[in-house]
Amino acid sequence: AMPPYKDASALVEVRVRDLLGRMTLREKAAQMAQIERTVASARALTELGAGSVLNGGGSAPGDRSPACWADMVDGMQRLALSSRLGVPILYGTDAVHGHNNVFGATVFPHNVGLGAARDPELVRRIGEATALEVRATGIKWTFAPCVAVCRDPRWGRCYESYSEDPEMVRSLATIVTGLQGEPPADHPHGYPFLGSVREKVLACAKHFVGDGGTDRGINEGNTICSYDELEDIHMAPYLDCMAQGVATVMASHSKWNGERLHSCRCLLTDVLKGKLGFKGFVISDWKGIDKICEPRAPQGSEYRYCIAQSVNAGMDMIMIPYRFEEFLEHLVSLVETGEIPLSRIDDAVERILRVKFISGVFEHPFSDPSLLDIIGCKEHRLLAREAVRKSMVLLKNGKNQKEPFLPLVKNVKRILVTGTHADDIGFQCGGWTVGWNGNSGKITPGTSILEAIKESVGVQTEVVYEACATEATIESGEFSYAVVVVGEVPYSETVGDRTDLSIPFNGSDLITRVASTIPTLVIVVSGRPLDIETQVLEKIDALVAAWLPGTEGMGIADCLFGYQDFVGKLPVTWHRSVDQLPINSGDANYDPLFPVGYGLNMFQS
Ligand SMILES: OC[C@@H]1[C@@H](O)[C@H](O)[C@@H](O)c2nc(-c3ccccc3)cn21
Repeated sequence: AMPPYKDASALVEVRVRDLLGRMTLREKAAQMAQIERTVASARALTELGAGSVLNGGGSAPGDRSPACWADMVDGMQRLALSSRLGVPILYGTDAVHGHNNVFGATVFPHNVGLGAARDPELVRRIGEATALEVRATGIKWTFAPCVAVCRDPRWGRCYESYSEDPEMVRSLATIVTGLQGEPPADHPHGYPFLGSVREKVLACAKHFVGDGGTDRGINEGNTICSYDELEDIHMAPYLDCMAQGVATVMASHSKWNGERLHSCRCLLTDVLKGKLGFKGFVISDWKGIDKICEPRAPQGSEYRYCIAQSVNAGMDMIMIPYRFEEFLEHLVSLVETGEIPLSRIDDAVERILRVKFISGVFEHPFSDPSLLDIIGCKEHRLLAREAVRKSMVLLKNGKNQKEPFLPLVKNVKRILVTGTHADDIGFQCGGWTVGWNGNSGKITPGTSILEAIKESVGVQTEVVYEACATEATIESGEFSYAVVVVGEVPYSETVGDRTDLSIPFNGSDLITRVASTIPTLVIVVSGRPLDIETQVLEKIDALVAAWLPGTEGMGIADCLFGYQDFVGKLPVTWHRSVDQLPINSGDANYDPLFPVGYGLNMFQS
């Protein structure tokens, strides 16, 4: 007869119990390992039975095409299914603003822009679309949403946070329902959920906990605050994710009052699993356990100690990602010596198997080719365009109260478009797009801001474009107005940590040169507020924060030319000067350039 764990009609907990009972210690330990795709060999997947595979930031198969991804994942799955007990892998990827690693996928605005849009239903729909594009490549798990509450824009991951306001972040946790599906009303709190196997993916709330609150915004730094502040500001969104049945949680590289989250039993076990009742599994971040021995010993040394500390603290799966066999030997040995109780291993593997069974991966281990052309489809691009439009924040509209500058007049004779970010898809997508840190140029199909402007103005209008307008051009006259598009180059994580938030490439100089002669709209393409000097702000006629809009640049033109009004409001404080940082709504003497919640519509100025 069929063993219960292979019986799709059996209760999940029965299948978990049955399979766990059949596994050797080594097989259990292997399920707790997540390895990188480049080391996912037959030995790792079939002989040793690693539980999970991921692709790191920019790691991708072949030409990054959807079919290439699906073939890769299916190939790994076949290897896993040939293992002794035939336990399929869970493949995970960072689809954090669409299926951003895949060439041709729809790239949605990064989270800070969605925080500006403040539309929970829109974010749920984005989750739905993202889930479909991820499933089309045979992948069933995304390391999203990042529910960080970014309290300091110097942090390189500010753009991955919806807002500095925990209530705003909580309201946008609806993406979990979009990604995983809506759990039934009687769904047990904290228990992982997945709706349709065909169209939904497992989500991962990250990075638990306090990743956005580190001192001076230093990535992987130290969050210094009371337990109550940690709970009220940084932990609150996890309750909303769990109420929606989030299947996994990723631990943060950061520390709380000096204690590393990756080895913090109090927060990972007593709080998350105990007090909050989380029943899915906790995964480490990339080489997250390798840092546990720091600063006493160099990262990556004392691996046995690192494994013992993290697993005993409550880590269920380790994103190793390359030292799999070493990890396996140490973990098995640690249990044999009693340094890690077998009950801890059984708890971890039980959680992992529970998520695998509810994900349907036992019944549907392979990709679904019929979904392939949903990647980058028109409907998803229209959804992304709506999200771009709603994320635009109008910060200045006209030099005096009576004459709004926007909407831009379409049928004018001649306009100037200039700036480093006017015609660069890579720049407008930001980090975590095709490459880990993102790139510049035509990295994937999309519409740049310049292309969107050209498509929106009248046929008679001459659009003059120069990445950096020369004096000759500026003085050549007859421009009805200029659009200057400046901002940040793409970055992710520590690469994006800044103490200087001035506009790169001498953006302020370009703005001043153009605005001294021509009526000027400035668009800032950035993952966070940048310094706008008072004299620059006074010189320009209008200012729009576009954040990191992704591939659908038409959404920006929709607002500029008045097809749709501006609805975006600042999700983060726009500081006057970096000397004020951190500055958050609710602070005493809160005196920003623009406060959280600020945003004009076209009829205001
Ligand atoms: O991609 C997997 C995870 C992702 O989910 C986390 O949010 C993020 O902290 C992260 N950094 C790296 C990573 C960092 C440096 C080099 C290589 C990889 C990998 N990852």
